[in-house]
Amino acid sequence: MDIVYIRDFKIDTVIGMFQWERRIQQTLVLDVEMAWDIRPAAASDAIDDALDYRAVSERLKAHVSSAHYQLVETLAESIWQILREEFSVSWCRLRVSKPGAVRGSRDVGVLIERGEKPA
Ligand SMILES: Nc1nc2c(c(=O)[nH]1)N=C([C@H](O)[C@@H](O)CO)CN2
Repeated sequence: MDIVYIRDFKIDTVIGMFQWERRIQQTLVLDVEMAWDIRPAAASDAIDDALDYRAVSERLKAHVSSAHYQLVETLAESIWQILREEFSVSWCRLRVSKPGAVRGSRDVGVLIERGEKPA
C-alpha cells in the first residue's frame, strides 16, 4: 500500500469545550496519511493521476479554519468525511494534535484510522 501524506500541518481555529476557548483561536496540528496507489501517477507523470496533496491541504485548511467544534473527535471525523467523499480516499490515518492543551504535555489529541486498508 502506498501513502500520500501531509505532516505537521498547523491550522488556527476555534476548538474546545470551555467558554474561554470559544473566544480565541488555537493552533491544531494535523498529520494525515492517505492510502493511494502512486503507480499510475509515476507512470504518467500527470497530477490528474495523483492524490494532489496541495489540493487536499487547501481544502482541509478551509474546513478546519472555519470550523467551531468543541471536540477534536468531531473535527477528526469531519476530516475523514471530506477525504472519503471529495478525494475518494479509501483509508486514512489521521492525528489531530492540540499543543499546550494539557500542562506538562507537548500535545494531546486523537489518532484515528478509517476505511479499508488496500493490500
Ligand atoms: N477526548 C477529548 N478530551 C478533551 C477535549 C477533546 O476535544 N477531546 N477537549 C478538552 C478541552 O477543550 C481542552 O483541550 C482544553 O484544555 C478537554 N478534554
